[in-house]
Amino acid sequence: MPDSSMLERLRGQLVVSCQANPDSPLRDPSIISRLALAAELGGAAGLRLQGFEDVRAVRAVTDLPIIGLTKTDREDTEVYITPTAAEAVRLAELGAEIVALDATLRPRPEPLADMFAAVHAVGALVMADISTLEEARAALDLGADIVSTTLSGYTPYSRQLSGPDWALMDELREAGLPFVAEGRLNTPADAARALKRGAQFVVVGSAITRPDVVTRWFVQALQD
Ligand SMILES: CC(=O)N[C@H](C=O)[C@@H](O)[C@H](O)[C@H](O)COP(=O)(O)O
Repeated sequence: MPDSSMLERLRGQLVVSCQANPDSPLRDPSIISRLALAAELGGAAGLRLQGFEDVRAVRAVTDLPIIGLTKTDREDTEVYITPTAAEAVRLAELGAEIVALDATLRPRPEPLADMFAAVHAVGALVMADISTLEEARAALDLGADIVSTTLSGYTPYSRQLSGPDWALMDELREAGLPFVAEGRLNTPADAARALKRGAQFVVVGSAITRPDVVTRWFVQALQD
C-alpha cells in the first residue's frame, strides 16, 4: 500500500529539485548527491531527482523523501517526464517514495491509469505533473495522489509566463484540489506566497541548484 503519510510529512515544507541537464558540468551522480546533501543541510524536507543513477546515488546518502522522475526524449510523443510505467516502477525500486510523471492531456505512449496502477502496485505515490486545471482534475479522478503545477508554461496551451502560475494555483485551491507549487518559484518570497496560495508544499529547482541558470539571470540583468 502506498504510504500517503509521506505527503503529510512534506506539508508546508520545501522540496529541492537537484537536476543537471546532460550539457551541465554538474551532470554527475556524485555531484547531484552533494547538491542534495547541501539542500538537506539547509533544511529541505524532500528532494526531486531526475534519472535512475541520481536516484540511486542520492538514496545511498540520505533518508529524505525522494520524488523521482526520468526525462526521456521520444520520437513518438511530446511527453518527456517519466513517459512509461517501466521507468516509473524502476524509480520506485531504486528508492523514490513518490514518482513524478507527465499527466498532461497530450497523446502519450501508455494510458495514465495503467501508469498510476503500476506505481501504486510497488508502494509508491504518484505526483502528476500538470499544466492546467482540467489536467489536474483528470489526474486526480484517475487516482493521482497529488498534482504539481510543474508543466504550466511547458505545454503550448497553458499560460506562458516568466514567473509562477499564480492563477493556476488559485484555480486549484478554489476547486479544492490538493496541489504542489512548482515551476519558476525563484525567490523565497515566491515559495512562501505559494504556500499562502494553498499549495501543500513547494518544489524549487533552478534558483537553488542550477548555478548556470542563476548566473544567466544576473548577466541578463546587467545588460538590461
Ligand atoms: C518543465 C520541467 O521539465 N521541469 C523539471 C521537472 O522536474 C525541472 O527541470 C524543473 O527544474 C523543476 O520543475 C523545478 O522548477 P524550477 O527549476 O523552475 O524551480
